Amino acid sequence: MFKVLVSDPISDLGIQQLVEAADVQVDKKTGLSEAELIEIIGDYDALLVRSQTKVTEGIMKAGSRLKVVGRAGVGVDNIDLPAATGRGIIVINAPDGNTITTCEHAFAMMMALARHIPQAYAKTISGQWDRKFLGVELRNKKLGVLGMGRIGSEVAKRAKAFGMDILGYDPFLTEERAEKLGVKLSSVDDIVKNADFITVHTPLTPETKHMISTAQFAVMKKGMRIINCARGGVVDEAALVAALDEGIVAGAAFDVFEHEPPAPDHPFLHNPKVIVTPHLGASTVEAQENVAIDVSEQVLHILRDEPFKNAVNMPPVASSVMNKLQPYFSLGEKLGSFASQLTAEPVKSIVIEYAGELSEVDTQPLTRYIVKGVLSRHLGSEVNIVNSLHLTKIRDLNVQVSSSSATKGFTNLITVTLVEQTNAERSVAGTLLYGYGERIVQVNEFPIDSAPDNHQILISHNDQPGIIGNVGTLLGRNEVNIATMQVGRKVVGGEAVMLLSVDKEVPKNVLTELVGLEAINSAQEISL
Ligand SMILES: NC(=O)C1=CN([C@@H]2O[C@H](COP(=O)(O)OP(=O)(O)OC[C@H]3O[C@@H](n4cnc5c(N)ncnc54)[C@H](O)[C@@H]3O)[C@@H](O)[C@H]2O)C=CC1
Ligand SMILES: O=C(O)C(=O)COP(=O)(O)O
Repeated sequence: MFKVLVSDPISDLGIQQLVEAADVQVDKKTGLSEAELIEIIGDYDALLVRSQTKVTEGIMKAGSRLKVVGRAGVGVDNIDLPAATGRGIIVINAPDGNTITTCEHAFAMMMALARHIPQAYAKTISGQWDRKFLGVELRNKKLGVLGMGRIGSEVAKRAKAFGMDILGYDPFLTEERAEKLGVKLSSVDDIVKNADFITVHTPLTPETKHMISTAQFAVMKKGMRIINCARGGVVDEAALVAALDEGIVAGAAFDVFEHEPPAPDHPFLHNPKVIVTPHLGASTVEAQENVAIDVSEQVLHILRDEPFKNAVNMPPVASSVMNKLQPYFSLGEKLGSFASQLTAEPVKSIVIEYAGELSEVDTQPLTRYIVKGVLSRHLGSEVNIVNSLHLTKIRDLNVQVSSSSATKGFTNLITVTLVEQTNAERSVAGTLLYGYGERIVQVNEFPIDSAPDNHQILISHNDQPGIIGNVGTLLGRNEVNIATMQVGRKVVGGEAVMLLSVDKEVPKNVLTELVGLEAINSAQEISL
């Protein structure tokens, strides 16, 4: 039974599929402190959060069973991603479900700002009939959009309908896309100097932190207005307060704060030119259902070891690529594991060669499985496909990948070579044969044809008569039943290998006895 902890308020309807899954138990415990979470997280396989729960390294360290942290929303700045990656915990988000809702909130904030709606409302309900609130039209105003991703693009579309001129900046905004959206591709500098309204829609990163600060306010149009429904800190709060005081900024609308919730004496809360909401950008019935459904679906896939999407700490893979690669994942991991059992020496490089049809796709996800196979022998369950490449980096283990369309006689071929410190190489190659499944076709460059199996014996011997009989007799005497036996050699009478599949684990003394036989150089168990 998988246990899922929901630690923030997440739509009940959205998580219904998790609650109804026969193999899942869902516990809802919101408002817990970090210490309280640390105390209980060890029982859970998955943690579902929004933005309140800060998923710290301490929580992940205590989450010994934790496989996935699911963020029912976009921003993952409340989750320690490097810590998650290091521990092999998959972090997923729900990037699409709240786009429109947040865009609409930003637009509502812009309109409320233009027409002083919150201030006018407060006065009216306090009994004052104050008609001095003088607003501005949006029509013909310049709107600067910083961050033209999902939300920023939707804001731009709506602003067009209001007759605004839109200036957009995003490092990934091309001239072509800008034109399609009816946006003038601009620099941050252009936007800062010319916009009547600026709205920010970037994540908070070291680069975007305080991207609007004193220097930017200094050159802004007097009377401009600014909206932040993205992340607290993209706009420098202290610099904004100064710009409001100096009359540069006529009004600001903020849904997010550098520290949430803001302290009661936060200057925004006492400035009549600032309107605020408590991080409500994504808070609609529709968005909350969407993001919870998305994240629940992916969490279920991850718990059940099925393919999943929206991992934040792994590069995205197109589903067309995933469909092609998936059949190879198990073979790849077994080849990695096989290769690691071929050496007892420290390894400095893992060299992976993809040949044939595999050269046509981005094989990075498959590489993660192969590397997981190599590392698992020494690192055990600590390694998975999220952290396998990361673990090679912190160990200075070099991973070299190459692809070639040359088929080498197979439709597809994966060769994994481990280079030892001494430059000696150990290699294994495998293929996926349509109709026959996974095959090991080469061991240390000796041709062979064997299905990877849980209990195998690899024997290195001299190619001479009687060896197969002697091995069979010895194993039979020790009640080790042989399922399959394959022999490979490069030249007649030279060095050769034998790969046997047997029905049970081979006792150590049997391996020792095998090496005692004439012309046998080594014998080892390979367990996949
Ligand atoms: N207030 C709320 O409740 C919500 C806030 N958000 C926040 O809104 C922001 C945007 O969300 P989405 O549009 O879904 O994300 P997105 O990933 O689709 O778009 C973000 C865009 O920012 C751009 N960007 C990154 N660095 C930049 C820079 N230095 N200058 C200009 N652009 C830069 C990226 O290239 C990307 O296109 C995120 O911070 C997200 O966490 C999202 C949903 C709800
Ligand atoms: O999705 C996002 O990035 C948000 O900021 C929404 O946050 P929330 O889920 O409402 O706490």
